[in-house]
Amino acid sequence: MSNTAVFAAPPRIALVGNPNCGKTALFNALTGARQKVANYPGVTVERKVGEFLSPAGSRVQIIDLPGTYSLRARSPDEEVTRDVVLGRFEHEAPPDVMVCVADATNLRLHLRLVLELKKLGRPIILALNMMDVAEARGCSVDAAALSAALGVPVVPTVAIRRHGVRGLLDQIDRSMAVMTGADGAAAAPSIAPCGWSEPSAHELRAYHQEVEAILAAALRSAGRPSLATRRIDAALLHPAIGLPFLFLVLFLMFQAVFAWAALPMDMIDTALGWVQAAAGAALPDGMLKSLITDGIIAGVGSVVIFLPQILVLFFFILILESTGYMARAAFLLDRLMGGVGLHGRAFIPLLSSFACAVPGIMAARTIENRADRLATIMIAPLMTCSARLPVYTLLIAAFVPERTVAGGMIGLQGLVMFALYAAGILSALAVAFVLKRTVFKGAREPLLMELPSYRLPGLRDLSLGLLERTRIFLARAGTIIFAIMILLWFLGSFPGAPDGATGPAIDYSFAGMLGHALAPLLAPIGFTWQIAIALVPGMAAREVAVAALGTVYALSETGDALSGSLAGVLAADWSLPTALALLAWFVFAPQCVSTLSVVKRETNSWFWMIVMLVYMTLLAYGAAFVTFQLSSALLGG
Ligand SMILES: Nc1nc2c(ncn2[C@@H]2O[C@H](COP(=O)(O)OP(=O)(O)OP(=O)(O)O)[C@@H](O)[C@H]2O)c(=O)[nH]1
Ligand SMILES: [Mg+2]
Repeated sequence: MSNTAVFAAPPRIALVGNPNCGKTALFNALTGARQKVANYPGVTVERKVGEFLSPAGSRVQIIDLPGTYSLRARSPDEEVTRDVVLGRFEHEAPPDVMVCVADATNLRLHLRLVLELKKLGRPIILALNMMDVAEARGCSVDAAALSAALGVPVVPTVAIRRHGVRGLLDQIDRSMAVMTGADGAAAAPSIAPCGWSEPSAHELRAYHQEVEAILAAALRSAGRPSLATRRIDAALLHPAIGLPFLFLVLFLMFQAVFAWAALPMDMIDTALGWVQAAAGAALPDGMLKSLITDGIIAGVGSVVIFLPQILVLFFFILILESTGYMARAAFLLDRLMGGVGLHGRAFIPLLSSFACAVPGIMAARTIENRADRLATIMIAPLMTCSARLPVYTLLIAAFVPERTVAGGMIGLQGLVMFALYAAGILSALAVAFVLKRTVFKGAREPLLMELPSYRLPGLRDLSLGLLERTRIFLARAGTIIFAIMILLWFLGSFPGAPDGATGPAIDYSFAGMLGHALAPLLAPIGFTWQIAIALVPGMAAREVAVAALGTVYALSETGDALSGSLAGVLAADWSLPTALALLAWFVFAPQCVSTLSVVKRETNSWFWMIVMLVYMTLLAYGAAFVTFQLSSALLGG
């Protein structure tokens, strides 16, 4: 027995600490993972597990957790931390060692949680993080004195530069050696859930006094708060400047999505055209040629071309997140959001939903009140996610002339894009207004959120973040979209046209039959049968609709309908009211399986998922109907 593994499973370490103190940065430094790190409280909302090999050669499991101020968990993300720490999480034993992470520049606040955790009586190591910032601000902590006063080992770290990581690893090894004893016999801590009770007012006062005593012993000099942060905030949170500046930033973001991405998109377009021509020339006429050029290149290519726009969008979001402006934006918009009954904290989930509703909906975990959280989840998909960009861009490129307005200052196409985003935001606010006055009634709670110090975005993090998005986007194009396009090509090519047929083969195919069958339902909103075909595979994800249009039109045309000219084909084939109706449809349509399934998971109910599906579909149909009928009447079309 003595030389079997000391722990049946690898020992488990949890990273615990206040929000935004660098837990995830430390997790990434220890495991080489690339979990999301950003400069606002509430980035991590679920438990993430990683592994590393300690210097002593043991395999260690490490758990990154959402930040919390106390084990008194008030919101679902904090409940995850409480449950993991106390050993209540899905029948998991409590972690063997807790690495408490504390921001060295804000010890008074962060030590309270350390004391609360220490009281659980389990092994603790304190990682004193952000030592670089502390130094720069003249804040000096005596780690040895802190360790003596606290009675736990203390390791200074700079997580983003991996400083102190080796020291932390050695300390982890030492703590595990203490637990297992010299002969290797498992003296591992009990696996029973920890007892914990909410601290009384008396205990809270005692914690406070203890923190003061520890600081008196260990804090050599308190340092000064960030002067830069104070100066920047004096401007950016100014009542008269704050909101206009925020709107300017968002407006520039949408203009840039168009302006900056144009050149790389042209380049991808040219390259795709070249590949398609080369494939067309190299392959003999027949099924294989059609599959490769019309099915795969036209379909997948029509989505891949949007990569530059998605990257520009993410570039802006990453900058907002890493500088610390995101939390300010939440404050600036708190009053506006309150006007429709939304909680100020809803801002971050909603802004994240511009990238994708899935992380946006998960970020709603930081909202304490269930009614507020549900309201936020229900409207998150109305924020224009990046998968809608391809649809919007394609239709705008086809139907909105490329010229500038306002004396050459503003691109018209960017302006229309901005209007579509605005339509999503305004309707989200309207839906929230209705929800908060009907199903989700309740008093509005004030926004309490720590404002982090401003930080310059790290070039490395920024490029890694963009690379990650590229990988995800191309992986989707290469897997799900690729597979759906092959299926669609098959459905669009078989059975072949009968002898003597006049139209293109797709008219007579399975897909054509389906499109024609759906056409009557979609006629009142102006959709053609080709759109009907594209909407069906588009149920999987919105950008698939664009790929599907690429394939459907490539199969419909007699000549070459290259991905790049899809916009041209649409401009010739559709009326303006049809295009406008399709845009209106996409502002609302709940066409995303992942979003619906994350709603099911986060609300833990089928009911809310179905409510979302139904209300968004009705809104989409209604909006497309009104748009089509009105614009047809106005344009005489
Ligand atoms: N200068 C400096 N910045 C750091 C350090 N550690 C983390 N950061 C930055 O601090 C911010 C927060 O880091 P995260 O790792 O996301 O913090 P977290 O504790 O996981 O936050 P939550 O998940 O919201 O609880 C990010 O902007 C990091 O780049 C450090 O040691 N020095
Ligand atoms: Mg985190």
